[in-house]
Order: sequence, then C-alpha cells, then structure tokens
Amino acid sequence: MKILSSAQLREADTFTISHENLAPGALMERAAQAFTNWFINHCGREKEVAIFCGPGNNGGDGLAVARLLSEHNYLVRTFIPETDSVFSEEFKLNLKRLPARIPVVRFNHTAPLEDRHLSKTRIIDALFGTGLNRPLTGLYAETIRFLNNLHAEIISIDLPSGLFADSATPEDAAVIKASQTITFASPKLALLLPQNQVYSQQMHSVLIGLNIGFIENLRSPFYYVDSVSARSRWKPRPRFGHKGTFGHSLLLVGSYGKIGAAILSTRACLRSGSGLVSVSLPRAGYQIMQTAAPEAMVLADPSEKIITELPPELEKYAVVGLGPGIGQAAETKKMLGNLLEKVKVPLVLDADALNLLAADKSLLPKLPPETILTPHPKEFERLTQPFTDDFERLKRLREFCQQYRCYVVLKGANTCIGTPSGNHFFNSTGNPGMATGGSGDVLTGIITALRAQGYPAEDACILGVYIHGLAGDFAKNEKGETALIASDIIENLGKAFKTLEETA
Ligand SMILES: NC(=O)C1=CN([C@@H]2O[C@H](COP(=O)(O)OP(=O)(O)OC[C@H]3O[C@@H](n4cnc5c(N)ncnc54)[C@H](O)[C@@H]3O)[C@@H](O)[C@H]2O)[C@@H](O)CC1
Ligand SMILES: Nc1ncnc2c1ncn2[C@@H]1O[C@H](COP(=O)(O)OP(=O)(O)O)[C@@H](O)[C@H]1O
Ligand SMILES: [K+]
Repeated sequence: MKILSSAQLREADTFTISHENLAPGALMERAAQAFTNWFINHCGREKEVAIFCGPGNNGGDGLAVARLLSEHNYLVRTFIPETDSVFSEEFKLNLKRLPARIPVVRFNHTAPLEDRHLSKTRIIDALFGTGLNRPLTGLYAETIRFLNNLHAEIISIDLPSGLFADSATPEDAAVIKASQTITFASPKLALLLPQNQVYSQQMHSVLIGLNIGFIENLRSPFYYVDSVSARSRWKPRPRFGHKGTFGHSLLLVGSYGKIGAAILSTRACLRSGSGLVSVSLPRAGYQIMQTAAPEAMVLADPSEKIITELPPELEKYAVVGLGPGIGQAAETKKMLGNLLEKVKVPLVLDADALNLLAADKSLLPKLPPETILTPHPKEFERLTQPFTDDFERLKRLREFCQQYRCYVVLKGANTCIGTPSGNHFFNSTGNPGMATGGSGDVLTGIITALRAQGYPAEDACILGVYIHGLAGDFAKNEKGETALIASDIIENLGKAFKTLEETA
C-alpha cells in the first residue's frame, strides 16, 4: 500500500469526488462511516463521547461522526473553538445536519470546560488533520494542552491534531497525545516514525474508497507492507521441488559466549524454507550446534572461540549470512574482508558484521551489489553518522542504499526497508515483546533462507520482516509481550508461513 502525502491525498479526494460525481459531503460521509464502524467495534457505550471539531474538513468529519454515533445510541457532545478561522463548506454542511439533540458547546477559552467532567469521557479529536500548515497557536494550542492534561482516552480522526503528516513537527508544538489514530486512505508517514510515538500509541488505517486508478498513478517512495502486499510477494513451493530447488544457506555466526546467536539464526533459517543449511562457527560451538539443530550441517573453524576462516567452495552456496554473535576480533574482520573480495553469491550482513564495516568504512564500497544489511538504529548510525530526527534518518537511509547499491533493513517498530531505487517499505507486523535479545538473529536466519530460495533481495527483505513480525504477533498471543523471547518467534514461524500459504 502506498503512503501518500497530504497534498496527494487532497488530489485523490478531489479526483474521486469529480470522477465519481459525488454529492457535496459524500466522501466525508464515507470517511465518517469508516471511523464510526471502527469506533463501534472497539468502544462501548458506557462513556459519554466528547468530539472536538476544528474549522476545516477534519472538524467536518467530527460533526458527521457525532451524528452517526448518536444514531447508534452513543451519548455525544460536540465542542467547537471560537476563533476567526473560516469554516469549510463541508464543516458547515455537517453542522447543519447535526440533530438538535446533540449539544454544541462553543468556547473561546478552556477554563469554562473545566467543570464539564471531560476526563470521564472518551474524547474524539477532530480539530485538524492533513490540512495543518503551521504549528498551532492561540486557542487551538490551549485546547490541545487542556485535552492532553485531562489524561482521558483520546481517539484522533486521521491525525493527532497539530502533528505534521509528512515532515518533522517542531519539538515544542502543541500536538494531541492520542491513544489511537484512525487514519484515512493511507497511513501517514509521521505515524510510522519513532519520534512521534508519544502522539499516537496505536494507528489503524481504514479505506474510504478513493479512486484506485488515480492512486496507482501517484508516485511515492513510501510503502506500507500489509498482509496483501506481503502475500503478493510470496511464492508457493513447486510440487516437484526438492532440497536443491530451495537453496543451500551458509551461515557464518557465533563466538565463544554467543553460540546462542548462532543457534537462533540457524533454527530460524531452517524454519524458513532453506533447502539445506550449513553453519560455520568456532570450534567451541560444534557439539552444541549439532545437538541444538540436527538438521543443519556444521563446519568448525580452526579457532576455538571466534570465526577466522571462510569455508571452502563458497560458490556452492546460494547465499551467505554473516554476523549474529561473531564479535569484532581482528581475525574475524580479516575474514569479512576476504569474504567481500571473494563472494559471488548474495550476502546478508547483521550485527557485528555491521559494526566491523562501521569501524572500517573503506570496506563499504566493496559490498557486492544487492547485499542486505539489517542494522538496528544504533548500528545504522555507526555506519553513517548521527541524525537530528527520523526524517533525516530516512534521507540517510535512501542515500546509503543508493550509494552502495544495497538493501538496508532498519529495524524497530515499523521496521523500514530502504532499497537502491530509493524506495522505503514500512512493516506493519510485530510488537514491543520482540525487543528482546536474539530476535534480530532470528530475522537474519529468515532473510537468509528466503534469499536461498531465490527470492529477489527486495522480496526477501519485505517478506522476511513481515513474517518475523507476524510470528512475533502469534508468540504474543500465546505468551504476552513481557515474557516473549526470541525462540518463541522461531516456534511461531510455522504458523506465520502457514497464514501466507493458506491465504495467498
Ligand atoms: N476533502 C475531503 O473530501 C475529505 C477530507 N477528509 C478530512 O479532511 C481533513 C483535511 O481537511 P482540511 O484540508 O480542511 O484540513 P484540516 O481540517 O486539517 O484543517 C484545515 C483548516 O485549518 C486551517 N489551518 C491550518 N493550519 C492551521 C493552524 N496552524 N492554525 C489555525 N488554522 C490552521 C486551514 O487554513 C484550514 O482552514 C483530513 O484530515 C480528513 O480528516 C475526510 O473527510 C475525507 C474526505
Ligand atoms: N517495539 C517493537 N515493535 C516491533 N518490532 C520490534 C520492536 N522492537 C524490536 N523489534 C524487532 O525485534 C528485532 C530486534 O533486533 P535487534 O535489535 O537486532 O536485536 P538482537 O541484536 O538482540 O537480536 C528487530 O527485527 C526489530 O524490528
Ligand atoms: K485530528
């Protein structure tokens, strides 16, 4: 799914209205209906609903939602800040359509709102959406601070009011702190970036029937990977396939004290469909690996504690995955340099392999084309340089991928995959339970296995990250977030792949 900018969404709104000859307010009605459906499914009638409506079409949505919720027997009040802003036509239309039974409270400062028991209500924030063009000031900023201080549950329509959809919001700006944002037609870029997490704990995207053909022709470097886009990249295993069909993965992983990382990536690789898996690791890990993963073939490095050498016949493998648990010893770095000189098959680099690259950036131009790197934000910062905000980090990600013709999987909530063609794919699966040691090692195993099976680098990254998060979500259903460990993700890979297999 494409992530559209505010300007593109406005164009798509306008096109849809004229192309489908929609009556004034008809598209807004669809949006309000989509919000209302979500609300009815998630929020009971035990609490009164207070809807704060701004002067534009976001406020118009709020008024339409007030009418629809009232028709569904919710107790609703609306609140409109009195300023010199001009009301939009659709705001006025929906104000006219508001049944008389719904109170409209107009206010020009927030003090009179103090005694209206708002902290006990559910607040719907319909002050501003994608039309915001500067930070909020005056009564609007005062209202936002007042609402945030109530510590009530706030549900934002389309965007938390005050948040810029496509660029960095100034740090001291007044922005609603929502528990949920129900966003229309396309997830907004700002809602996918960690720096804005304080403004919306959860985000849910709903479709409002914007013209599909028009959206297909819009250009955007940003995509959101949902179940439909993940499925479209998944390939069934051919009936006459044999283990040779599905590729031979070589993993170079582990060091003394970190053989666990080697085991996690190996098991994940085995569970992700690689035809064969070989692991090269320090001698100390030989027996442990043979016992922990009997399906894998194990090659012991001459060194007891670290990896120092490349196994022979690199060309017989379909892919090489390097990094989890390897440490940063000089001999290991030499081996990495050797690998970059010799390797002719796809590479997946993670963890200390990335730190070794960061410590000697002269190695970066030697990365074979289409190498996949899977840094967490700190590792990515070491590879590039510190950034002031997430938007700058996205820019760096694009530049880095283009410069080194590589794919970068920037891990975290809504992991972002950068590609050499300048695109960014944000993942939709996963949960904070996955923020636990070893879950990145699991991801390396998954992506390596997909590459072994012949998935192009872009598909291997997108599908791998999606499946990893989905397995994490299944693990969360069983164990909750707090107790989740990386092995639980591996145990749920079967369920995650099965979901794709059955619905593709
Ligand atoms: N156009 C349409 O048909 C649809 C619009 N939709 C809704 O409309 C929203 C966008 O509506 P608008 O474009 O009217 O934008 P908004 O409702 O976000 O606000 C725009 C209004 O606020 C003013 N404004 C912007 N920044 C301000 C500031 N800092 N201080 C004071 N005033 C400020 C603008 O001059 C304009 O009058 C979306 O977020 C969505 O909620 C949905 O109903 C879907 C359909
Ligand atoms: N809050 C979160 N929501 C979703 N996924 C997360 C979250 N935190 C971490 N993850 C995922 O867990 C993995 C952690 O990887 P990494 O930081 O490399 O851990 P490790 O090095 O311990 O294996 C990444 O794939 C990341 O996307
Ligand atoms: K809003």
